[in-house]
Amino acid sequence: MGALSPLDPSSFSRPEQAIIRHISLNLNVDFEKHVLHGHAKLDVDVLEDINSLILDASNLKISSIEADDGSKLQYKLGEHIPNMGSKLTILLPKQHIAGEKLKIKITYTTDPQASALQWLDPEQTSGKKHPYLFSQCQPIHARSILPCQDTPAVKFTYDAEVTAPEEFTVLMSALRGEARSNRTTFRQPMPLPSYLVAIAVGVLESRTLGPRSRVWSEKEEIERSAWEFAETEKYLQAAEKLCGPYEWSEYDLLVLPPSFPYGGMENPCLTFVTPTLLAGDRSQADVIVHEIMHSWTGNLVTNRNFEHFWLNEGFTVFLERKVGASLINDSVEAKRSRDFQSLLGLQELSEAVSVFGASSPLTNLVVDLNGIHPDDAFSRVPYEKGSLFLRYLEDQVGGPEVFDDFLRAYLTKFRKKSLDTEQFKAFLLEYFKDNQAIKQVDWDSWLHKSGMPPIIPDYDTTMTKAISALLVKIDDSNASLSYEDVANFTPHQMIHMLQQLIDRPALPLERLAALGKEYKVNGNKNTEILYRWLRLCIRSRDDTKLQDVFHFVNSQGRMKYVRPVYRDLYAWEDVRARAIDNFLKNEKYMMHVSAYTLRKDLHLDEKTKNTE
Ligand SMILES: CC/C=C\C/C=C\C[C@@H](O)/C=C/C=C/C=C\[C@@H](O)CCCC(=O)O
Ligand SMILES: [Zn+2]
Repeated sequence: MGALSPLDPSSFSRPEQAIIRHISLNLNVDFEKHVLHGHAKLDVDVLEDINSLILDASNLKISSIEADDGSKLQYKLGEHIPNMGSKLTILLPKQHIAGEKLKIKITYTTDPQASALQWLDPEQTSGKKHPYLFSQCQPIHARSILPCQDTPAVKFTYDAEVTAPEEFTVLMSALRGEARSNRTTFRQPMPLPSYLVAIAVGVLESRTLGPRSRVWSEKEEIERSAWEFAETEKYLQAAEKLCGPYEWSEYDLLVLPPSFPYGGMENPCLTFVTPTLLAGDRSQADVIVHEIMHSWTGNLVTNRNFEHFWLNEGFTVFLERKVGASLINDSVEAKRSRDFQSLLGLQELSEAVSVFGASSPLTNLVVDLNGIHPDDAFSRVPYEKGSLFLRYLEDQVGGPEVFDDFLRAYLTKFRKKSLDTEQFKAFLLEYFKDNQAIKQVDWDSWLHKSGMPPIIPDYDTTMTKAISALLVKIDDSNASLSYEDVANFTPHQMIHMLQQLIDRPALPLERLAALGKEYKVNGNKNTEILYRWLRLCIRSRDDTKLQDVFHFVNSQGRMKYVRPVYRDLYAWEDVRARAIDNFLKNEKYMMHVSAYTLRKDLHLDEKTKNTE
């Protein structure tokens, strides 16, 4: 398949030879053909003497490649490796030496099946009248919408000019310039990795949330969205208090149609979120805080490749919980709440480890992605094991008073850069060189051993005590359940309780029905609660709830919910065939990454396609 980058097992490009510094995009959005068509002009710094420039591309139809003077350049597009794309080698007419600058213009069209793009028919939108387009480039799908060095080791600035039919709004992960008739311009003056290039095109409305924020959505969701995310500026200010100034100027939110596969995606200047966050109680604000924290960890300081994904996600979860706690005035309550969220995370980590198996190398903090697509390695492990490791380090060196300063020093040192775990370790050891406790850290176990972390912090369990007591009551078949039992629970305590039940032996059907009714979880509007309730129903083999289960997986595409539900259905032999059938019928409405991962969860191969 041609040599891969020595810096990144998921890229063909060779940024150590020549590196992209800026990209100018000029694209037309064609809703008829489901393609983007136009050109990308690349500004490249030559770092070593080269005769060719190697890029990543996936199913791009290239019509021409030109040098700065307009002369045509020869190129070779390697064979298409499924899920990896092709190596694009641009042959330079003469040798270019280190220090030179190159300008290259590539004219191309994307494939209608581009893995980064989802083209929605009007019926898949809330308004039902207009089509919609959105992208998801993380981890390595940017190559399906632009030829680039598709590795987070490379950061570039970009500008764009996008044309789309007149009634549509075009948004990108950048500062929006003028929008005149059918043409919108953008500029992103901060360097970012390719996986943070993003585009969305739909008939949208917006509401102001704060001095630097707006929320965008279709008109059907706009009022609910404006209410749900009204506290965005408060979160931004709390984040800045911990991490320093927000450097991306604007922080907007875009509420996508239900098929968006993630809770949120930290596209700079414009976080993409799932509409499942619209719980009507602001209880999923932690997702917004999480995405805001990526403005520092992930977007400003970036993992060098996805083997070090924990540097993005572990740090972000760690900061999310610190900032979440800082929003609580009472310091004792704040600590309790932070530890409670961490305990919830520990449950999720434990489930992720058991899905892969405790000896799976994919449960290591640092993974080996040679021959493995990052989408196949994705789980809660880098999020929760990573955050837990940082919490352990924080406790070890003397607590937040000491560690918060380290965090700011780390963000300053690696600002606008990409790094790997060894660089993080070296920086931390140098920073704490006079701190004896740091010498006790068993780096090898934390970073390179599989399974649960070697040490679990001594979390405050005050907020879980009531839950543990309630679980004893639920187990006692003589005790009757009533809403009083949970009336004082926060949504997160409810979630924690349901998650504990998922991890225990299935409830008898009668007990399950009483719990669903009395605790008002059956049909709950909060998807975090509903998701766990439906899993409990599957665990108890309650076939009267199957219609609700299928409705849930068909009405939204957040993989955090859909994948475990399908895995549970697969494990229920009597409904396995029905689950597969339901998936095949709905696959065409899913984004590439959802269909790709669900096929694996359901043990389907490419041949099993619904041809209806
Ligand atoms: C060790 C893992 C190695 C590689 C994984 C790298 C990328 C994984 C890829 O599948 C992309 C992930 C994108 C995630 C975007 C947002 C998430 O943080 C959302 C979390 C889940 C949710 O809340 O719905
Ligand atoms: Zn994240």
